[in-house]
Amino acid sequence: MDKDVRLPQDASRPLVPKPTHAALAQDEEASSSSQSPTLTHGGGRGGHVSEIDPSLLPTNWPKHVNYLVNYEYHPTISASVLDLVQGRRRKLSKRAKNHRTAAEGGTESRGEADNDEEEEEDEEAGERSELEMEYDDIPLGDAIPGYLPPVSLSGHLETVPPAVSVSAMDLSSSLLAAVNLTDSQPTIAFSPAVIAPRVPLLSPSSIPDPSLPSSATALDQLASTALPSQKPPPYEIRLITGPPKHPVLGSYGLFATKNLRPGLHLLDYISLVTPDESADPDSDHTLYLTNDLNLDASVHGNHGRFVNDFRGIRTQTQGPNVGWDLYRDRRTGQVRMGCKVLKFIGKGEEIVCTYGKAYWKSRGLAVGGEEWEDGWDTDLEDGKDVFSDNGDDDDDKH
Ligand SMILES: C[S@@+](CC[C@H](N)C(=O)[O-])C[C@H]1O[C@@H](n2cnc3c(N)ncnc32)[C@H](O)[C@@H]1O
Repeated sequence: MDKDVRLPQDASRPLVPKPTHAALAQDEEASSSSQSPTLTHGGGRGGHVSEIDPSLLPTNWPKHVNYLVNYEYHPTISASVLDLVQGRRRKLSKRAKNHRTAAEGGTESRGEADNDEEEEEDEEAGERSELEMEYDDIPLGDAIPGYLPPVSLSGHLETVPPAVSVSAMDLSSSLLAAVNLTDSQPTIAFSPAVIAPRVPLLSPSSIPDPSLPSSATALDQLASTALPSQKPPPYEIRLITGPPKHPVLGSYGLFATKNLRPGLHLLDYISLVTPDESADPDSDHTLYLTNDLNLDASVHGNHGRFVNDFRGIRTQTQGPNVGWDLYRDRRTGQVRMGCKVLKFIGKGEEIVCTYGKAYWKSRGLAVGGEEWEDGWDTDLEDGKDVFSDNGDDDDDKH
């Protein structure tokens, strides 16, 4: 059986270690002696744009917005599923080779035997092989798990040139702009997709009308505009109408439209990056990014903003079936917040994470009671993380 994947983070606590005083001092020194953050080339697909043309930016973008990270709309494959997909590829190429051998004079019965053997293997792999096939055409090695270096960005936020201090996501493109936190001096990268035709940003008002078939929702339209050649993502937003005990009845959630295997990188949390001072404390859609920065999807976000907390939806033993974690895109070096499947998710199941007890406490919501066992969060209270057996943040590193 598949082994559950364990991730070190939840939405309620820092995703990176707090910087030490020494690191902060070093950082400040670097900041005061350096120029404004460098504009770098996108480095990804389809050419380069090194500078952004402010006239291309929508006029209605909120002025407090600083940067965008997590810019890709489609799922990419993380290193943890690389072997799985490569295994599938090897199998396919073996099959092709067998067919060739048979065609070049091997006996038909031998070819048939090979096929039978392989079909059996396929049956063993069950529906999972369908999923692997599904992802075979996605470039490999594009995403690897990674962590932000423990640096504070607050000094750099103010030094961003005005032309790039406003940014937002655009689901019509696969890439817009991203903070590159992989260097000691953070940089901002822009892609050619900045100049791609625009469609409306996904906002709460564009939440799909549940009375429409899902293929006709605004989100699906956005998805197909974003990457025409891309297959639909293996999840969809649904209005929650049951079971009666579901804690978010009448609200929305994210549901699997295919079986999803542990380790799969499902999607990124696309949102606006907001510094603490302009963060909305009442936002229900904020993930912690660094000591000073938040990912807030209350105004602009993608499917990630619809992932509910597992409490009251799954049992304590079942736990969350996905987790959020930072990873670094190998192609661009950029850091994104990815959602990774922790446990096998069957087609039609709700995709849920843990927000952490602190999230609920800060909202004065019940964290006790029948469905809100305090014990569920004991690990968090102990300073350990909920997914890790030993509190070691390196658990999921590759
Ligand atoms: C990130 S949103 C999740 C998506 C939300 N259902 C929607 O339709 O926008 C977070 C909010 O959803 C609600 N929520 C999510 N999981 C919940 C749970 N297990 N129990 C109660 N409320 C939940 C809470 O209001 C929470 O502040």
